[in-house]
Amino acid sequence: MPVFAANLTMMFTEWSFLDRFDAAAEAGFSAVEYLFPYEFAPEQIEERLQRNNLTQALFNMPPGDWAAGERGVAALPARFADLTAGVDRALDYAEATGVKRMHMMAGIADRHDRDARASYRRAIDHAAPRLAEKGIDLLLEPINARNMPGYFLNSFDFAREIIAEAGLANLRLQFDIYHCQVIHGDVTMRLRNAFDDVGHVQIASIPSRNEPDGEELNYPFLFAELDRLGYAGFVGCEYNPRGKTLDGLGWFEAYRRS
Ligand SMILES: O=C(O)C(=O)[C@H](O)CO
Ligand SMILES: [Mg+2]
Repeated sequence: MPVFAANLTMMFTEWSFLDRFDAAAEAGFSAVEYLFPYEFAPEQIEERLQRNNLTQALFNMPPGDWAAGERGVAALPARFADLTAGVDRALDYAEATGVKRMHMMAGIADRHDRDARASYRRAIDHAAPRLAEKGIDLLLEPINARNMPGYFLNSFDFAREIIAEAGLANLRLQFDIYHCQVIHGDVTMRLRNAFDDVGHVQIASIPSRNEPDGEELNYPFLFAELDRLGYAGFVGCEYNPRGKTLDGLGWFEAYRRS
């Protein structure tokens, strides 16, 4: 049975960010993920994880100026200094939280641009060994163009080519089922074919990106498929609740850890 991680960036927004850890644990989650912890001191995050006996499943490295529209810097040749500083900062939070996988966002760039591809590979070659020293996986996530127009890594095939070319044991695929369905469809077969690369899974309904309990995909089938495949990682609940978070957790009843 999958272990679900509440995404505290999108869920439990009725609470302040730090109080979301308590609310998620109270709701029965044993793990959490979020986009960015950097507004808070590492110790503040660590304290909430420990207080609630939560596992930190994932977070993202610093993405550049998110408010200004930046969505990562790894594929931006002029931003390598920001990339390396971001890796160092993320590792400080990794030490405090015990996270074992981090997502490095690529940025808004043309994936066919040679300089962008070279910059992305340079960023991977810089980040992966530093994370490997701490036993941490470096995750690459394809993101669909509807949600993130112009994003560099916008294909699961492209992401897997990059992972294969790099040949780094801790370079893994962040398999967001929502993005896979929007970009490609054929989710079950893509999950099966990519399974050896998968370092993290995320879920949401398609097309509304709400609770995984309706619309296009049969998530109970996909959760059973993850079990059949022997997936031992986390499933990040990266969805926008339709209403109050707690009112939308009916789907979770069958999977809640007692
Ligand atoms: O957009 C997503 O699906 C993600 O998981 C990124 O980490 C944040 O945009
Ligand atoms: Mg995602």
